[in-house]
Amino acid sequence: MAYNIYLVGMMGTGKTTIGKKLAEHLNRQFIDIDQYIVEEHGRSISDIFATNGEAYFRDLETDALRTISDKGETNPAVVATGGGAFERELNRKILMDSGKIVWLTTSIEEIVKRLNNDTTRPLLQTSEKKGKSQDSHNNELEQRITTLMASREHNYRLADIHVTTDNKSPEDIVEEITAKLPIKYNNLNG
Ligand SMILES: Nc1ncnc2c1ncn2[C@@H]1O[C@H](COP(=O)(O)OP(=O)(O)OP(=O)(O)O)[C@@H](O)[C@H]1O
Ligand SMILES: O=C(O)C1=C[C@@H](O)[C@@H](O)[C@H](O)C1
Ligand SMILES: [Mg+2]
Repeated sequence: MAYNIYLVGMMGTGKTTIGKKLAEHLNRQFIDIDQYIVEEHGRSISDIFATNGEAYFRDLETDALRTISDKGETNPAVVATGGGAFERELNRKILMDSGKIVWLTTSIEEIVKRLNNDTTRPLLQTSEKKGKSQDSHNNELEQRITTLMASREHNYRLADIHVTTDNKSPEDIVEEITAKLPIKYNNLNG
């Protein structure tokens, strides 16, 4: 019996991008937890953070992970989690008990390049953006990502599989993940 494949890692490491391609490749359903929350509640993540706060978002995230992990046994999926989803001990238990965890990493410099114009990730919006230079915004972004990564890395390291993404195409990354997954995760009938 095959279970879910979960992608974890910092914002901008490609969990959503790679997850979609990995699901196609393995002929599995794809679920993005951020997108699931947005659709379930009919609100953007930015709105949930701004109106109800991060702690409330984290509770919705745990609820979503629980629901998706329960479905994994009968309908195994590739699941892209949000960047902070692996922080709560309960979330880690839910994921570890229901599938394999793949940790994607990307250098901080590359994450800044990928996300310096993003407006949808509340933890990366800086006051610098308004009125200040792009350089100043990028510096602030780099500091935020460095601090977040330092506080999260010890949890990400608990993942089953680690794949770096700098200078690799999504197709190469998908291939590397499938090569590292146990055979039963590559073959739903296995
Ligand atoms: N291997 C890659 N090479 C170049 N660009 C990439 C790669 N993977 C993802 N990207 C780009 O980086 C940006 C962020 O990717 P994505 O949204 O998949 O990250 P994420 O890990 O899902 O982030 P979050 O945790 O915020 O949901 C997108 O613009 C995407 O096109
Ligand atoms: O790294 C994080 O904490 C987040 C990442 C995004 O995927 C979203 O889940 C949200 O913006 C928070
Ligand atoms: Mg994503």
